Amino acid sequence: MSNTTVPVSDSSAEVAGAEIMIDQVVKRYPGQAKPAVEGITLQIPAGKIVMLVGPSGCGKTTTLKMINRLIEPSEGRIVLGGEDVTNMNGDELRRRIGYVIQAGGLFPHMTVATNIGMVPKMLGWDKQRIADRVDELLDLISLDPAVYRDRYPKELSGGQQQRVGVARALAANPPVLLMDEPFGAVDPITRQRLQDELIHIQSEVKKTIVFVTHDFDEAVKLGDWIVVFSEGAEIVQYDTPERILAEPASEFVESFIGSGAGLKQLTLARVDDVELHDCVRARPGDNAKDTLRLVEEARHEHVVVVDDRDRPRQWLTRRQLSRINVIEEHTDPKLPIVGNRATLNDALDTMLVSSAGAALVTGNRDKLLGVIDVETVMTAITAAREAAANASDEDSPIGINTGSIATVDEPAGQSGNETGSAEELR
Ligand SMILES: Nc1ncnc2c1ncn2[C@@H]1O[C@H](COP(=O)(O)OP(=O)(O)OP(=O)(O)O)[C@@H](O)[C@H]1O
Repeated sequence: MSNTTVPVSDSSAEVAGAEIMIDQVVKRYPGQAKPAVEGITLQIPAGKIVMLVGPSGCGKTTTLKMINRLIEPSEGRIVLGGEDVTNMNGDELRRRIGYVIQAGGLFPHMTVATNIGMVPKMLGWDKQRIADRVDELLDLISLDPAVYRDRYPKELSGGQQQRVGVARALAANPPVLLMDEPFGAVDPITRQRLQDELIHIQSEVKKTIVFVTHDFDEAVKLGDWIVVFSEGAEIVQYDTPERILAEPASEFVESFIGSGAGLKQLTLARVDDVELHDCVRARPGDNAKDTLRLVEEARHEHVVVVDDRDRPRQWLTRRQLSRINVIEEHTDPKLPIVGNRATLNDALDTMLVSSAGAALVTGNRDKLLGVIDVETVMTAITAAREAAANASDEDSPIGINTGSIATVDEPAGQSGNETGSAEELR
């Protein structure tokens, strides 16, 4: 089903994203010799995540903030879901566009519930509807409403504050979410978790998300599309992560990707995307010799010991099994486990640390799903690279530098920008 056909009924039915068109937009700051954004036409497809990356000062934040008019464009139009919002009242516009900044930007003197419910309150929702929406969103971001709704931001971890920031931006169900380096202030592990959660949330809400980051790996992991900017918001490449990695448009993009493009491919695929190996399972209390026979019959090397809720507890080799009579009740704290939503990169990390060359994969409620090994990961990279090379250009959104005087109809080359449209770059 296309994102634009999701029905809008009540607060719980998420509105799918709306297309954003940044149409021939220029930004000149007073007293600056050159425009910060020299002239850009950028189509952000509905329901997709578009990442803006580029060196410091290239105009990412300026471009982002012109969408919700926290910064007024000097020239050009912003069109949201087909509606020209360039001259609309800015406050009203911003109630239609969720905005997430570093550390969540929460109001410290307000509870989590009040923070999340702020825009709905401004929109005149009644108390019960706001309370229901707050709980629904806390559920969505995996924070127990009963525990967290009455807390103050200082009583939350950095990662939790950031998640509440996302919930607040989603509160009034806006079609568009703007995210300005939202995960810049948290440690790498929390960051990875927040990224995974955003992917999960987006799979449910399907908003149009524009996301500014310094981190190319983050762009590859989260983006449906990536815009690589150079100074003055010049679009150097606007393409899928797969294609940017497989075919960087210039040396500038290559330098931005950094080393290890092959490894970065691993952040594109998730454990969910590959076929897992089956495994032999046993329970504490099972006879070790019988279990060993099952392992041998299956021609496996290991057995996974699971608890009564199917959560992995031990991973025993044939040799370990042969030395015991009964499988004990014990949890190995060092089990290499990855969730099914983890990227292949995360899976590989787990395998390498464990030196097992494989990892156990768990799904909902930590239930064991199967085993992933290094070979599976390598096959997936090769397949991803081939798919990227063969991908069609048909659905590419528009991304050109229009210059301050050029029009959209003009070929990008005439605006003096040699690396204008996504089409031209291929
Ligand atoms: N309020 C302002 N007044 C004058 N110049 C500004 C203003 N805000 C930004 N600039 C300039 O505009 C250019 C683009 O800034 P912008 O913040 O959009 O870049 P950025 O790519 O988001 O940078 P960073 O990655 O460092 O956050 C920079 O040269 C910056 O110095």
